[in-house]
Amino acid sequence: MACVSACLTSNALKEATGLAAELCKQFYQLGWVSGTGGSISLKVPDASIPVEEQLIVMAPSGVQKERMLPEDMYILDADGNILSAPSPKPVPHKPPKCSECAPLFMKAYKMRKAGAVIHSHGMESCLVTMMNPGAKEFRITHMEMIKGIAGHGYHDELVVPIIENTAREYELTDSLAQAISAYPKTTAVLVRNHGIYVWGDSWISAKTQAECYHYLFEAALRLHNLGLDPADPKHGPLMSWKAAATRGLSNGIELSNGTRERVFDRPAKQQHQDPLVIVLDIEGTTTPISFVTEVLFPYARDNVKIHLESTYDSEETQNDISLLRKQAEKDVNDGVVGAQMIPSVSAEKEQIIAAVEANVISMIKADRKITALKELGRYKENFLMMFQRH
Ligand SMILES: CSCCC(=O)C(=O)COP(=O)(O)O
Ligand SMILES: [Zn+2]
Repeated sequence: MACVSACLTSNALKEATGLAAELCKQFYQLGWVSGTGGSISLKVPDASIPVEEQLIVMAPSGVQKERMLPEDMYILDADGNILSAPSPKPVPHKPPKCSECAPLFMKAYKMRKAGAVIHSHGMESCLVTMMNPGAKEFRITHMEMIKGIAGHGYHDELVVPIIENTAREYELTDSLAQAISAYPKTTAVLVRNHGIYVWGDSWISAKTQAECYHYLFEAALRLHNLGLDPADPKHGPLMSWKAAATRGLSNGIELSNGTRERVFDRPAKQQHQDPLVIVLDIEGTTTPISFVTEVLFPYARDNVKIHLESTYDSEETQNDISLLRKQAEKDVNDGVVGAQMIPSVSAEKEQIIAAVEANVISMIKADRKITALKELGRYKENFLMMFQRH
């Protein structure tokens, strides 16, 4: 580190401290560092030094980040030792202290050769970790902004690990390091009920990726509110936990003894203690009478196929198909218009689904109140209440 004293007075360092202060202001406007939360750190770019050896600029702790000036920044060597601290300010300011995020920033620098790291408290990065309190990952796919995340294309699934929050920021260091090791492709780690750490090989890359992550989290929250699945390439209806588990997509809940449990693994009695679905009497109460025919029935018609395809192998759907098969046979014999035989279980899946779909559509059209149709809609979030017209 022969260059340290020269580097501490270099133009590059002045520019880097000025940039850190400017970015703090911008991030405050975005809601990423309000209430003194969140932070930023960046390397002092120097083409003659490998990134692992470059000096580090870091924001101070517990301060109004939007009011930072270049001289308020800490300067650290490449190993995280403080080389220069800001001067104390008069009361009511507290004595200066380096960001509590320092050990976490150092993990991104050391493990990923990052050029900059951003810690955001942006609301969307916090809320997205609450959508499923047991999830260890955030997932989204088929969104243009995924292309803004290093190493990802539009069709890729973006997976961001989620670590659990701790009382103090620095206590997150080990779990952040574990997540970085376990997810070699990731450029971010979410902290539950807290925010996100994002890094890039330069401050530009860290900033643009942080913008894309926040956009994608906002999109996921909105999709979720619409009952749509951000991790489904078609962004179709959210599956029930049971269906997700059947397809191996649910991470389940981590228990205090370290094992994992999925809702459908629990004894039937216990499953019923945890409400997965709340069924409302909607017709003429929470919605106009026409809601069923104008909204629910068209939705059911459009989604019956995707529901059958995604849950086809489950016992529940096989039972539903079996009931509908018997009903269809009776209807054909009775000469019901639109009824058609559903091939036996040994037939091709596609043929069976096509016949079930055709029968369901004609049953909905005729507004038939039959058990087989109600069973298909009962207790399924995908199909919630669609056929429950009494
Ligand atoms: C209300 S902020 C709580 C502490 C925190 O999460 C944080 O990110 C602040 O970090 P700092 O750089 O100010 O130590
Ligand atoms: Zn924080």
